[in-house]
Amino acid sequence: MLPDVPLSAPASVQVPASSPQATEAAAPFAPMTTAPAEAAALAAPKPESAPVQAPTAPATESVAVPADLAPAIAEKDLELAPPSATAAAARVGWMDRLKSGLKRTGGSITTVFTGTQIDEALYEDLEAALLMADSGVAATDYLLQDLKRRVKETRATQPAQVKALLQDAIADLLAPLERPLVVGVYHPTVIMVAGVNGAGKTTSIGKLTKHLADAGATVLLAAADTFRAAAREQLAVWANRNQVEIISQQGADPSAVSFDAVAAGRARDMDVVLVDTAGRLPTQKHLMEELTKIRRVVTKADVTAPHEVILVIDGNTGQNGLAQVKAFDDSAKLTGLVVTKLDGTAKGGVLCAIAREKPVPVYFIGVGEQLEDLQTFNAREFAQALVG
Ligand SMILES: Nc1nc2c(ncn2[C@@H]2O[C@H](COP(=O)(O)OP(=O)(O)OP(=O)(O)O)[C@@H](O)[C@H]2O)c(=O)[nH]1
Repeated sequence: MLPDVPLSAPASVQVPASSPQATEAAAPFAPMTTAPAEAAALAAPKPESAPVQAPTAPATESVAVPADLAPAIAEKDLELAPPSATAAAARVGWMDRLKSGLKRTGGSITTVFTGTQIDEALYEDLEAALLMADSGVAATDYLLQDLKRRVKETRATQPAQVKALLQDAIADLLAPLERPLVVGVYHPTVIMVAGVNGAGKTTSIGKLTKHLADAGATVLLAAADTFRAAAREQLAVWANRNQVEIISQQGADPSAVSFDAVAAGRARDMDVVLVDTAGRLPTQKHLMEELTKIRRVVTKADVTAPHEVILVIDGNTGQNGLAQVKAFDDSAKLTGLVVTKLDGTAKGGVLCAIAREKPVPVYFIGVGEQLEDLQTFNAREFAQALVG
């Protein structure tokens, strides 16, 4: 089911995607870095077989650009919404949602610090709580050692102090994962999105498209899930809502659709091409090979692409999420993650496991189905929400 897109969210800045302002804002993108001769050779005309559906909905929708999200997706080239009191308030609201979302994870960790003594029992309880939160053995061991060192160094005497030190330790562990998704260095920036079935790929692409369009970027969507009609329809709805173009062709080879989309994106001077791939399990060898092929064929359409390969993982899958990161990285060389459904999960510790065992940047996290529920990842905020 598609989440509703709020049409009249409190706006610090409201930019209809099709407004002159939006067009101007997209203009200062950096030029493509491909060598001219190569670029000319690769600039394939739009193939007949790739129907590009023009947006049909009236261009009346406008949605607030969360100022805190915009910088992350458009670090230097897009016109950004200025930080405002509204944006700061929205961030506080988001923190509340993240905290309540991670309550089931943090609940057992918080109770570890309700006693009066710092002793071996406290560390044993903490070890159990971290493992229960799906932090995994390696990250749990690391955090316990790091915490003991911090306790010694600060001469902490109260469990409440240890709790604060644990937040510091987790924030430091997660800090390398905190990286923005940069759009605008390549033109178009080609972003492949992959994941297991139902992880939240299409929903996340829809939300991201909205934010990009509102920030002034021109976006072309590629429905590379060519077999499941519902997947294409869902993406088409997002394209319609966001007034962006989509390339979609039933039953076609997913690689061919992706190639067409990148070629069309170049020919039409788009800022971003977002490729939505079909859900697949790491155990489905032929589908994982298909992903490798999509990546390879995208490179044929633009030697510098794909610029981003993002894996969407469902936060509820815990340690299995780590296995997905490893498997998809083997097949498609990941550059970033979106971790969805952190609302109500007891397994939010998996980010610690990822940081320790397979550190891939987390561009966004999702704590719900609404547009504003996709937010940039902040290590300290996450650590605070996790520990409670
Ligand atoms: N609670 C919650 N639900 C979410 C979140 N993100 C996505 N969903 C829901 O998860 C369901 C699956 O999302 P999709 O975007 O269709 O997932 P997908 O990965 O594209 O699915 P396939 O195309 O089948 O592989 C939908 O009902 C979404 O609304 C989130 O952060 N929290």
